[in-house]
Amino acid sequence: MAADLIVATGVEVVYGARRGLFGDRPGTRVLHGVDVRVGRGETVGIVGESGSGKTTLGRALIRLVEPSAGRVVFDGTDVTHMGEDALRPLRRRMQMIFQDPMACLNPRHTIRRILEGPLRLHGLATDAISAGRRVAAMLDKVGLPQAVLERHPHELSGGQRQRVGIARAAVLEPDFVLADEIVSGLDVSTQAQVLRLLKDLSADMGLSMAFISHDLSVVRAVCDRVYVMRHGVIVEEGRCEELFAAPKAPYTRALIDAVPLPEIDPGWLDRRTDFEDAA
Ligand SMILES: Nc1ncnc2c1ncn2[C@@H]1O[C@H](COP(=O)(O)OP(=O)(O)OP(=O)(O)O)[C@@H](O)[C@H]1O
Repeated sequence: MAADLIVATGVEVVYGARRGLFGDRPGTRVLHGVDVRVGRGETVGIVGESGSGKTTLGRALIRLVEPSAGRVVFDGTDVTHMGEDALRPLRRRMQMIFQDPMACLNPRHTIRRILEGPLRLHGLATDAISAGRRVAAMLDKVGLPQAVLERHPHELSGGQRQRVGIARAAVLEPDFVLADEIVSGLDVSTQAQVLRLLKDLSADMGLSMAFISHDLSVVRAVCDRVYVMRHGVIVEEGRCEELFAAPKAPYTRALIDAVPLPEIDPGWLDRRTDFEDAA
């Protein structure tokens, strides 16, 4: 069994290219030959300024975007140009948590339907009783009371909604989760609680994750390894503690220097959650 769950090599993504009767439109290349790997059980961070291509890269890793060049291999299978039908059996195994849960949780559905629906769709539960049992266990894991099952997304707080987003991904028992700016809309203590939950859950389930964030303190708190992106290329890659202690690329140095030092200390998450527990 290969050590890495995802191996992406030389990935390029072009938006807006079109073949036309009167000539081809070349489109805009936003990733320029990117190499990324995600080990089993590993959490990698993807950081960089706005527009550097973080979301595009994350989406290419789970084939929501098709690369125009390069290769993406998921658990030994080349998925680079797979069609939707061929990808379907792999979809359950690659989940995504979004920045704004309100935008992806159907406002007309109860939390029960939001969580049980995908289980039935992917064949993990064949009847209401087994779906209900799995969902109830997952709610406990993400620290939500069973009473939220009958509520709608707008009746929950931002932190609770993000827990539902995490539960919806985790209940499918994926191998890989793409978390794209998932705490940027939350206040700092709720951020810490959600990150702590995600960290515990990924350790518990042996999840591999790619964690996209513009916030270095958040990345340092949850990631094993980091990729630093700029203008569609990786400018630096390294283990979290090494990269933050001794960045090699001037751009990484500038990113780190732009954040107040105490904020990027690795104990940030523990201090924040201790604070929350005491409150
Ligand atoms: N669907 C699309 N069609 C055309 N261009 C796009 C599309 N999605 C993103 N882009 C462009 O691709 C570039 C990279 O965008 P991307 O969202 O991947 O960057 P990012 O680092 O995640 O940015 P942010 O932190 O602001 O979300 C940007 O210039 C963006 O405008």
